[in-house]
Amino acid sequence: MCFVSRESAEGGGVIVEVDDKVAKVRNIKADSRPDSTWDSREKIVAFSFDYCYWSVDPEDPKYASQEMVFQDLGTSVLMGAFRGYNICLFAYGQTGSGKTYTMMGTPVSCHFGFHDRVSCSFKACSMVLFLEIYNERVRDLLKQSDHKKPYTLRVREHPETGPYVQGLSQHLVTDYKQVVELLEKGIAKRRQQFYLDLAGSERADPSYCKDRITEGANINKSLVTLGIVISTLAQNSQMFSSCQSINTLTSEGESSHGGSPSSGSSGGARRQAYIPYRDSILTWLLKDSLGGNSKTIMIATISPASSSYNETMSTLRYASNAKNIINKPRVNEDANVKLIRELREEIDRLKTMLLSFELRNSSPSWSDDRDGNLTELVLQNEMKVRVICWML
Ligand SMILES: Nc1ncnc2c1ncn2[C@@H]1O[C@H](COP(=O)(O)OP(=O)(O)OP(=O)(O)O)[C@@H](O)[C@H]1O
Repeated sequence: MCFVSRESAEGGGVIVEVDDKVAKVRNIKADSRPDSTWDSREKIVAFSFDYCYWSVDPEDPKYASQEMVFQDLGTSVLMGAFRGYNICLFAYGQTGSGKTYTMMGTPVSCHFGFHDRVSCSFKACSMVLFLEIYNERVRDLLKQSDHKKPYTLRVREHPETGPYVQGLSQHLVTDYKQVVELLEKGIAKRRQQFYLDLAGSERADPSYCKDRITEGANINKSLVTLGIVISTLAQNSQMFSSCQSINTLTSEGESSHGGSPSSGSSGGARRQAYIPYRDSILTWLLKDSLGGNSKTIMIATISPASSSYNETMSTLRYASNAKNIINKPRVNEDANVKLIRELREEIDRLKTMLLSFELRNSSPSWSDDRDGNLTELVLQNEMKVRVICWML
């Protein structure tokens, strides 16, 4: 949360307060009515989140620096990635509220990422891809177009790995400096695009106005679809957890009455609502991040100024809704690594069985046969692990 010069110039007061994990917004609609018609509770609208940050005044003891935000969110995101999860960190908020500042201000995460990899000395490589979705078109920010017009890329969907941008350039990086260079290159390309849009003389051209209307509609389409996707996912997640509690209660009830466990169909009769991911490029590309195989963090950025009351309330409602979404992240494993892990687990299991047979040793002849088979299995599995490791 920040207070930018535009808002200071407008002279609006600060209507947001942060109290630990709660963001409190003064209801300016209540201010404009006689006191008696409003309950005192209605004068403040409170939203609770996993973290809330206050960065209006650097002199304030509550001031949250970028480092603090990075320690809370960035490190967990990186750790998740190193452990093999898909991760997503996205910022949502009104224009000028600090999305870019929060995400890009100081790319400490890259520093940390490379440093950590060196100290742990595990084998990994990092790729940087940087795209912009604007006006329902995808542009590669790290590849120069041969034509005057920036070329646009198509979004496709892989049956296993999900949506992706076809032909998006990938850049192998080995240190922090290379990442920063690529980020700067991409940001510069993005800004150039926006400044041309804003300052060009083409604004006077009627066809320019037509284009701007289409653009506005497309930007709204992305945001409206994002809102619909978030609220439908939240509804579905809530329905799923309430069905689970109903099933738990039903099976507890049945077992306490001596009946058989529930078949699981009783509570799950209501159908999950359709999620319109493909209605906009943004939601299509964020499909897994929003409602699937990903550890996702949403950062909602707001302005504390009274002039931004409506946008602030809308952003906080979006974020509150998003809090209810339950994702199902899974560790992504290389097929060989997975096989080795499974074989090692099997070896451990067989060794435990062998040990328990040896300890019991109640029937020597039977136990000898079993021991022999198990020992053979352990040896075979150990051999397979050695061969796979050697081939890698
Ligand atoms: N927490 C903060 N502390 C200090 N300055 C900030 C903070 N957040 C944002 N700013 C400053 O406010 C201005 C607007 O921020 P920023 O560009 O990040 O907004 P944005 O949400 O990305 O806007 P847009 O949607 O237009 O891209 C920038 O000058 C930025 O440096």
